[in-house]
Amino acid sequence: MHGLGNDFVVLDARADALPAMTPAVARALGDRRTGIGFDQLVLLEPSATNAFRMRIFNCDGSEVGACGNASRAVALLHGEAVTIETGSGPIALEPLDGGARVDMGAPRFGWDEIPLAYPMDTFNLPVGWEGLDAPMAVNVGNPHAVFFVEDSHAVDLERLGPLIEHDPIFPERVNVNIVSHAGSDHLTLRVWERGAGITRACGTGACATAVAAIRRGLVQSPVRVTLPGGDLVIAWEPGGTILMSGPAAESFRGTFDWDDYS
Ligand SMILES: N[C@@H](CCC[C@H](N)C(=O)O)C(=O)O
Repeated sequence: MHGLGNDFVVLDARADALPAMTPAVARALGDRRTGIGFDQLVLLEPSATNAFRMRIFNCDGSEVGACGNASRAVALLHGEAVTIETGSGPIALEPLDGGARVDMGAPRFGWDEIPLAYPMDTFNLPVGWEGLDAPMAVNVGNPHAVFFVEDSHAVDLERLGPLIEHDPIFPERVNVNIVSHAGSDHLTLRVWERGAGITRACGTGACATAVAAIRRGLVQSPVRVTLPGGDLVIAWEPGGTILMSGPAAESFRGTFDWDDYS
C-alpha cells in the first residue's frame, strides 16, 4: 500500500499469528533489491485494549511509534471507522473515499518528550547545521525537527538529513522536516525520515510541520501541506488533537516465504 508514494508492506496477523518480527527480518524484507522493498513495514496484530494493534518498522529495521501515511492505508484496508493501538497510544481512523482521516492524538513539546539529550527550548532549539538553524522540536508519536527556510527545494537534504538524524542531541534520532511558507494556509515540505531517508511523503512530518507553523503564527488551521508525493490537510488547534486527511491506496497483494527472510 502507499500514501502519497510513501510505501508500505502490510502484514495482517490479526486472525492468524506470524512468526516474531525482528529488526533483521524487517530489514531483509525492506531491501528493494533482494527483498520486497518498502519505506515502512506495517504489522497488524490482535490488541488487548483496542480493535487491533498496528506495529511499524522502518526499512532499517527500527520499530517506531507512529506513521501517518500508514495509518490512512490501514484505515482503507479495514474499511470502517475504528480506534487502534499503536506504540505511541490509541489513534482513531476513519476511511473516506480513496483515503482516510486520522486523529493522530495531541502533539507534545517537552524536551524529554521529544526526546532531547538535555533540557532545551523546543520552540526554538538553540542549534544549527550549516545554515539550517533554530528548528522547532515536536513529538507527534515520533520525534520531529522542523526547519523553516525560504526555499525547501534549495536544501541539500540528502547530505544534511543523516547528519541531523544522528546528532547526539536526539538520543532516539529524529525525522528532519524542511518547510517553506507557501501561503496563509499552505506549506511546502520535504522530509528526511529517520530510518528510511528521503521519502515522497511523511504524514507525521506533515502533522509536526503544520503544528510548528501554527504555533509560530505563520499559518492558520486547516493547513494544506504539499509534499513531493502530493497534498495532505492537517487541522489542529492549540490544546487539541491533530486531524490528518489524505489519500491512500493498495498497490498489490502477494505472498512470500518467511524462511527466505529469517
Ligand atoms: N512515513 C511515516 C513516518 C514513519 C516513521 C518515521 N520514519 C520514524 O522513524 O519516526 C509517516 O507517514 O508518518
